Amino acid sequence: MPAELLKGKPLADKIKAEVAKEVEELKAKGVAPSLVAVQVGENEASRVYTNAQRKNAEQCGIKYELQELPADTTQEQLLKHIAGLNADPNVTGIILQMPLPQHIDAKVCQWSIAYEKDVEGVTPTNMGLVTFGKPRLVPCTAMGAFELIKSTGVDLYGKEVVVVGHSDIVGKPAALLLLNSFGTTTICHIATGQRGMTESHVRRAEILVVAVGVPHLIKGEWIKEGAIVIDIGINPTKDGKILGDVETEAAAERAAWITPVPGGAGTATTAILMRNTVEAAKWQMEKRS
Ligand SMILES: Nc1nc(=O)c2c([nH]1)NC[C@@H]1CN(c3ccc(C(=O)N[C@@H](CCC(=O)O)C(=O)O)cc3)C=[N+]21
Repeated sequence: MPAELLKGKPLADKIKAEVAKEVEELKAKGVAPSLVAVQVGENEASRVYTNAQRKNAEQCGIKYELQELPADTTQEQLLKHIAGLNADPNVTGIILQMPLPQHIDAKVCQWSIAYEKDVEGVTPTNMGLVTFGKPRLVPCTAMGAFELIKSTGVDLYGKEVVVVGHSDIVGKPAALLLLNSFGTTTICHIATGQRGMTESHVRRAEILVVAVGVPHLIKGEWIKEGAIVIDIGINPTKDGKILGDVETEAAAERAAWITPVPGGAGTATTAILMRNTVEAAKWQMEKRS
């Protein structure tokens, strides 16, 4: 039986409805959540995301501003800019768009964001809280993947979980969330692939999360019968299509659930960003009282 599609929109709509309600409540208490996205130079993938951010923020009643800095901004200037946002009580959430120009050390800049405004969960404090099983501001795509999995009703306890990709923003935090739910969690990465071992891990996965950025890396025939497959890849082709990291059509012959691309994990990501913006505003409110 072919897989059911695990679409991002129903989850995103549910999250945004809850967020909009919370924003109303916060505004009644005199707190207005506001998100600032900082973009250095131009990037097409980043543009797709910031457009989605603006639209989602509008839907939730969150104030939104995209601040575009020139591509030749120095690291020192960017750090100063972030320090200004950290100090501004009217800004409750900061997202530093990736990628940054080559001459800027992304980690240094991400880590300079005040942790209680870090709506992407990229600071050591927020990553540490995920590691300790006390998540507060969690990387949005990883959280979106986790919630899509939970929305199927699956019990993660003891399940064979395989995450392909070990990025700090998706693979690692997704694996930690799944581990903290007692999934038996394996992370595959570039070295796994170089040894030709990724296939054997994927073949036993009851829950599979793929965040690599290589179109159709994961073959349909590798998918375990009845698996849940979360495909986070967004790979544009020359003829204007978007491919995932998984052979979606072939994989759907075997999986129980599979995310479409587009319309799956990407859609959930932006809704989680809105929820994190509200969570960040609440955190700042707590720190003041
Ligand atoms: N600091 C940082 N964090 C990111 O998470 C980040 C980033 N920088 N830079 C750019 C990439 C790209 N990205 C997307 C997020 C959502 C969609 C999304 O909503 N996609 C929809 C389609 C939307 C459309 O086509 O208009 C979907 O996949 O269904 C796409 C791309 C996040 N990124």
